[in-house]
Amino acid sequence: MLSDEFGREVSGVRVSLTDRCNFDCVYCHNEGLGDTRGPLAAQDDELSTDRVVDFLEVAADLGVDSVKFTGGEPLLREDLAEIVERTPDEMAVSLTTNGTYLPGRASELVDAGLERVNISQDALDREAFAELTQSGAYDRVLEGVEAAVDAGLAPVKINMVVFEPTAGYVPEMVDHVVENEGLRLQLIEYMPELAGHPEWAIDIDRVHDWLSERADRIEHRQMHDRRRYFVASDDGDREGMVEIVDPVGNETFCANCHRVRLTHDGYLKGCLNRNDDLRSIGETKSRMRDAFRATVASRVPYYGEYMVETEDGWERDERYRDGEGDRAPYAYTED
Ligand SMILES: Nc1nc2c(ncn2[C@@H]2O[C@H](COP(=O)(O)OP(=O)(O)OP(=O)(O)O)[C@@H](O)[C@H]2O)c(=O)[nH]1
Ligand SMILES: C[S@@+](CC[C@H](N)C(=O)[O-])C[C@H]1O[C@@H](n2cnc3c(N)ncnc32)[C@H](O)[C@@H]1O
Ligand code: SF4
Ligand code: SF4
Repeated sequence: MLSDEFGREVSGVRVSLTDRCNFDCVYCHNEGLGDTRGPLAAQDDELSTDRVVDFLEVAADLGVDSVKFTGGEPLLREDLAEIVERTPDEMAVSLTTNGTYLPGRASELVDAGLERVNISQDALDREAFAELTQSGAYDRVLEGVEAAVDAGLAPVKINMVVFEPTAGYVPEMVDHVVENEGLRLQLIEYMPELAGHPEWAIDIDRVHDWLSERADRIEHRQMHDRRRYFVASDDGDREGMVEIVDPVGNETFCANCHRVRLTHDGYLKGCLNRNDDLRSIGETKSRMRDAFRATVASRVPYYGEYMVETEDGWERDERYRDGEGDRAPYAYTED
C-alpha cells in the first residue's frame, strides 16, 4: 500500500463516474466536479468502461482494497453493473447514490458484486425533500431504499446533510433508523468549501453532544476518526447506528484520510476540496501507475497543512499558492 508524506496509507479510491445528475440539490459540492446542471445524456468526456477498469486494476496492484463509485449520479451510467462486475476481486465495492434508479437495478448490481450502498435522503418530509433536491422524486427514493434492502444490501446507509434547513429533522431521522432494521444513518456536516453559503452551516458539535446523551455506546472508525453512535429504541428491543462525518476545519479528520479520488473525465485528485492538483491518468496502465504514485506522493491534509488556521480563520498556506494541475479547475455557478 502506498503512503503519502504524512504517513497516510491510501487504501481507498473514490471514482466519480459522471458529473451529471437528475437532481439539483441546493447544497451540492458534486465531489468537487463543478455544477451537476446540464444535459442528462452521456457526455464525451466521461471515462470509458475499459479505462475505469484499467484504473481499478492499477489501484488494486498498488494495494488499494476498496472503491466507492459516486458522481454526479453514478446510476446514470448504463455500464455501472459491468464496471462493478469487472472491479478486481480484492476490492470491496460500494456506491453512493440518490437512490432513484435503484428500483429495477439493485439486484443486477448485487449480482455484479456490489457490497454496500449509501443513499442520500435529507428528510422524511416530502415538501422539504423537494425543496432541497429540486426534484419531486421523494417516493422514488424510498422505493430505492427498499429495493436496496430487498436486494440484500442491508445495512443501507442513509446520507443526510446537516445544515440550517435540515437540522430540525435530525431527531426523526435517528428514530427512523432505530425503528427500521436494515438502515443506518450518516449525518454529514454541511461543507461550504466548494458549495459556498457558509451561513447555512450549523455547529456539528451540538449534534455530537445530543447523540452522546442518547447513545448506549460510541465507537471510533479508523477512516477519518469518525464517531459512530449506537442508539437503542425506547423498549430496548432495537438498536440503530448513526455515524457523523464532520470534516470542516477538522485536522484529525484530514490526518486520517486514506482516499484518492478519480474524476469522471480522468483526473486524479488528492483531496475532495482541492481543484488545483488535477493530474491526468493518461491512457495506458503504466501512465496510470505513475500518475497514481505522483498523486499519492504530493497529497497533503487539507486542514492543518494546505489550509492553516490564522487569526482571520482558515487560509491557504503560502507553499500551495501555485496550483500543480493538468487542467483548469471545475467551475461552480452561484444560484
Ligand atoms: N471533506 C471530506 N468529506 C468527505 C470525505 N469522505 C466523505 N466525505 C463527505 O461525506 C459524503 C458522503 O460520503 P459517501 O460517499 O456516502 O461515503 P463515505 O461515508 O465517505 O464512505 P463509507 O462510509 O465507507 O460508505 C461525501 O460526499 C462528503 O461530503 C472526505 O474524505 N473528505
Ligand atoms: C455529491 S453526492 C454524489 C452521489 C449521489 N448523487 C448522491 O447524492 O448520493 C455524494 C454525497 O455528497 C453529499 N453532499 C453533497 N454536497 C454536500 C455538501 N456541500 N456538504 C456535505 N455533503 C454534501 C450528498 O448528500 C451525498 O450524500
Ligand atoms: S443527487 Fe447527489 S450529485 Fe445530484 S445534486 Fe444531489 S448531492 Fe449532488
Ligand atoms: S484531506 Fe481532508 S478535506 Fe481533503 S479529502 Fe481528505 S479528509 Fe477530506
